[in-house]
Amino acid sequence: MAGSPGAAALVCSDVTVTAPTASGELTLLRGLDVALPERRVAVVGLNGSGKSTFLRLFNGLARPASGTVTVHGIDVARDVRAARRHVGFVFTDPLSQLVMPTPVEDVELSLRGTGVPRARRRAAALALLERVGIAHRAEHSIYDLSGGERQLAAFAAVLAVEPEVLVLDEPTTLLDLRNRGRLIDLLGGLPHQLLISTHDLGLAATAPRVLVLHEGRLVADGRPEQVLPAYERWCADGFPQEVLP
Ligand SMILES: Nc1ncnc2c1ncn2[C@@H]1O[C@H](COP(=O)(O)OP(=O)(O)OP(=O)(O)O)[C@@H](O)[C@H]1O
Repeated sequence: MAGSPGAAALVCSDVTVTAPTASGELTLLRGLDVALPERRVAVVGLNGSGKSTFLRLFNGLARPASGTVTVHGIDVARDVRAARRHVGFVFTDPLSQLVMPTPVEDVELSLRGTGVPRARRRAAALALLERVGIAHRAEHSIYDLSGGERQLAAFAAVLAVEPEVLVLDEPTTLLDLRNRGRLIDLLGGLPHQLLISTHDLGLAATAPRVLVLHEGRLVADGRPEQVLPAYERWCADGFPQEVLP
């Protein structure tokens, strides 16, 4: 099924996500209604507010109990494979997605599904690792890499498949200040649509639209200069329950 032309790339319509618990059911996201046509959107919220669950809706790893999620007009519940072709997902824990022994092999594996011919894959993989700043660790064991180096390797492997949408779950968490700055610059220059969950308010401020989740609800949605000061205040004084304009 092809996506509808002109549709907002990422849309949640009245989405609720639940998970079974020993005593019944936990609601992870409630009545989420949001269309994201912007090239960059950041999502902030306290630990456990539902950010990762929200991001996972777009690659089908989280499934709505009710409501619909679309990616470029494709209903994720109906055709998750087609939706995933549009979405590259960078997880918080890079070991959950690095499958090859070394970064260069992992990026080469990603390049297999693209038009890059076999003979050029190693050079292309090294160029991508150079772009994210870890070419010097290209041939080291994934297990010898630091957490931040693994995160950058996972990012390079996702960039290799050239998805139109990049979903990044806390991409700066493991990075030192130099690599954080490098990643923010790199993200700023990418043509992809970006959806980023983060506790890094400096990174969130680089997006023209910021969503605030609290206890599974969208409580604010707007420009960073409006939303982020309010978010900092709520972290100290308590959160509203309704969406603010
Ligand atoms: N499959 C599940 N079963 C039960 N509870 C779950 C499940 N998945 C997530 N949760 C709970 O739902 C809440 C939201 O989790 P989520 O990972 O989306 O939060 P988050 O905002 O990304 O948090 P953090 O900032 O700590 O990464 C958490 O309390 C989490 O423990």
